[in-house]
Amino acid sequence: MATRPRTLYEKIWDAHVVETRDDGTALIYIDRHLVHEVTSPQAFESLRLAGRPVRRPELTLAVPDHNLPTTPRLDASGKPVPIADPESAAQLAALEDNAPAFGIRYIPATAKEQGIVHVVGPEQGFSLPGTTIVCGDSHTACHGGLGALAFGIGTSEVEHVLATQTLLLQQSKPMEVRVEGDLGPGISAKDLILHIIGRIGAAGGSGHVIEYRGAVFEAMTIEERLTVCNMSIEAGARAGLIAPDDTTFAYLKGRPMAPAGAEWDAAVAYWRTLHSDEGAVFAKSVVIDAADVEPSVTWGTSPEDVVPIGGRVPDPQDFADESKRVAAQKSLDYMGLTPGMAMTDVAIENVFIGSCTNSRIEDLRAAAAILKGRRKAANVRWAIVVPGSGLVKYQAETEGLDKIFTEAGFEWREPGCSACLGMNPDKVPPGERCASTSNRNFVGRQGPGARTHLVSPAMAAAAAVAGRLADVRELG
Ligand SMILES: CC(C)[C@H](C(=O)O)[C@@H](O)C(=O)O
Ligand code: SF4
Repeated sequence: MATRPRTLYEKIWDAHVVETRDDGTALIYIDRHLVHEVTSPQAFESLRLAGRPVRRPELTLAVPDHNLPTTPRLDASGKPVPIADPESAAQLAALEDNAPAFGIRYIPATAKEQGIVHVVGPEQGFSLPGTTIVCGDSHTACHGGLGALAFGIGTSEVEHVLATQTLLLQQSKPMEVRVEGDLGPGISAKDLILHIIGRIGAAGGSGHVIEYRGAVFEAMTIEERLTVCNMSIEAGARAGLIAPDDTTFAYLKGRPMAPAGAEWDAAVAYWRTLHSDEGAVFAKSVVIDAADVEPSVTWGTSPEDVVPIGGRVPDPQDFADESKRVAAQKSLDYMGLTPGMAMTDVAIENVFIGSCTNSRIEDLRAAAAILKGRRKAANVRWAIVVPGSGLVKYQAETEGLDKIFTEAGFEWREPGCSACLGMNPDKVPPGERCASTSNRNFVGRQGPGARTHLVSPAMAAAAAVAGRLADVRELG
């Protein structure tokens, strides 16, 4: 039987359909389930009440990340330091009880493998090409950087996956974002994805799964691909993917949970079939010229509010539609910015380098390369580096990056979500501004009244040195 050309998304989808329903939904098999402390307690509680076990416990991996303070986790006598916030403490305790009770692999807060769930999955080789990966977390799209169909789910779906290892889903439409040409010197994956979101908008991918295509992505490291796919959700997409290739296989080979031996060879042979076929049809296609991408920075309270660092705060009056005008004015009021102001004149008091978007080793290297031999400006009150995992932290320390950061006036912390969102003690004070390598600049995201400017790790480092948003290319 001749098969029609299919997109990568359609291939992975087709390989996981258990049953198609008359209403157009399909029951999809889930290969991998990541669990953190925030969205899992109720799911486990419901299973417990129903007396149901976890269907395939070996396919789930649990790790706490959101609520953990990033200060030392063990006291001088080696005992775990209790979490002061009662709700956070309760969520952590629930995960610590639930994982062993349901037979699930658990990485405790004090283990060296602990980290942000989206950093840990790829790092452990738990996230693999062609798999379906879910997590009760919107940034699950991150794992698409390895060629997995990965997406966030709600707590009731977490329960469904735990109980059945399946999910009832409506198929999304395939979309391509094709980048042509080469990125200029000093332009990172983060600058590119912010630029893309600025172009297509925060709803530009809605109803779709985005495949990122073109030589730029093929030349990227896995760390960079994870950064790009991570923010697919900020473009409204269900998921984002990049076809797996030799870079992917080299990254995964030998990782603790990756297949080995004959299984590895069979897996690679299958993974090589995972690309969009010649002639496959995308429901939507966006073409971006890489030459247009400059270091990107956000000015507002949506990840689509992007300008190049050389740009200015826009005038709400210049937006074509009324709702955008109103939203832009609201954003500017919240952000304390005036139209026409040069982005490089925006002074900052805080710098956050971390989050599942930008806390991997290459991100820390990029920031350290700028900070080496430099110091944060006097007006930068709080600068913090939070590695994405204990293994990233260890690697960075082996390379002496921690010294570069602390000598530059940064704090060097334990892994976790940290100041990416205000669920733990790391918060930006009201009215203060933060150059942040995270993925969301929503109102109150980094703490009540906090003002977030999304940037790349190198740009965050440059902002720390300048005490204002700055073009990293001028620091060299
Ligand atoms: C707390 C969690 C459910 C949330 C998410 O779904 O993404 C968080 O990780 C975020 O980044 O906003
Ligand atoms: S680092 Fe931020 S975006 Fe990523 S999972 Fe944690 S809170 Fe969500």
